[in-house]
Amino acid sequence: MTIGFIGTGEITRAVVIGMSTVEGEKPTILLSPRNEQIAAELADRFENVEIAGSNQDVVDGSETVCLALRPQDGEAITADLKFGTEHHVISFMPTYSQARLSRIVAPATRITLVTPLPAVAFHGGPTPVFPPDEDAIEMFEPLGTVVAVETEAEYQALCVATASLAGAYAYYETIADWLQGKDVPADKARAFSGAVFYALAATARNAPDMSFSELTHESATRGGTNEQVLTHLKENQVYTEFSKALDGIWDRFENAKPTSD
Ligand SMILES: NC(=O)C1=CN([C@@H]2O[C@H](COP(=O)(O)OP(=O)(O)OC[C@H]3O[C@@H](n4cnc5c(N)ncnc54)[C@H](OP(=O)(O)O)[C@@H]3O)[C@@H](O)[C@H]2O)C=CC1
Ligand SMILES: O=C(O)[C@@H]1CCC=N1
Repeated sequence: MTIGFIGTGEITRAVVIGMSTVEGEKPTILLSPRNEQIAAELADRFENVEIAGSNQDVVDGSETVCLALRPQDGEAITADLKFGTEHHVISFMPTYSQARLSRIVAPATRITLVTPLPAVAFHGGPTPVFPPDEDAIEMFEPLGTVVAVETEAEYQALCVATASLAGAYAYYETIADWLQGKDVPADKARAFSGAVFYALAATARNAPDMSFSELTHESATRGGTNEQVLTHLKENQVYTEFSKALDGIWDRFENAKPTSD
């Protein structure tokens, strides 16, 4: 089977590295020529990866076509391509609902929405998949954990939650920056903030039955320093605002849906 990618950027790089480093047989992968540098790096590194001459060549040479374009570019670029009824289209693009995509990739009707995270490169990414298409599940299962869902609303909610990644890194960057402001060397500040981040993730992973609220409570020693920071952040509406930011992404998905059929 040949899997094609339209848009060879950061997430395609992660998915292709993940797919090309699994045990056993690797899929044949056909990349769109842009981004040139990333496409060349992947084709040089992996025998199963080739670069097509154009986006249409990717479509013509693949049974499964992954759309990995920036949301603002996706519609115009994809609408220029000719798909067939035989194509399985897998979209990584947030805000592209099945209804919106089915207009763009017609006559192709087999459309799967997935949100791979960069950790798929080392087979550690959770990947929401809707609908639970068996081939899509089989493609992403070796790259971490597939979260297959039955409704588009649930998929949309999970996809909205993945808008939190950059903000989470910025939280740890704030810690590293603050440490540097207190004359901790930059490399040590980065390593320490990272170590706190990994330790928290490991603690949560080792206690899957504890809610995040219970973990928060357990970390906030009464009268201690964590309680003071948590109270300050809550009093300043940090978490309320964060939740509102996610509402804003939900609204963006809703507003991108076709208005009439
Ligand atoms: N990054 C992530 O963690 C995740 C991203 N996504 C989604 O996947 C999509 C891609 O994201 P990401 O990889 O981060 O974005 P990037 O900006 O890294 O990649 C987009 C790629 O599309 C290429 N491109 C632009 N115009 C064309 C064209 N006409 N034909 C073919 N390719 C073109 C760009 O090339 P050039 O560089 O030359 O402009 C670029 O390499 C987005 O919709 C994003 O929201 C989904 C899950 C996770
Ligand atoms: O920021 C983005 O657009 C993508 C979607 C999921 C994760 N990153």
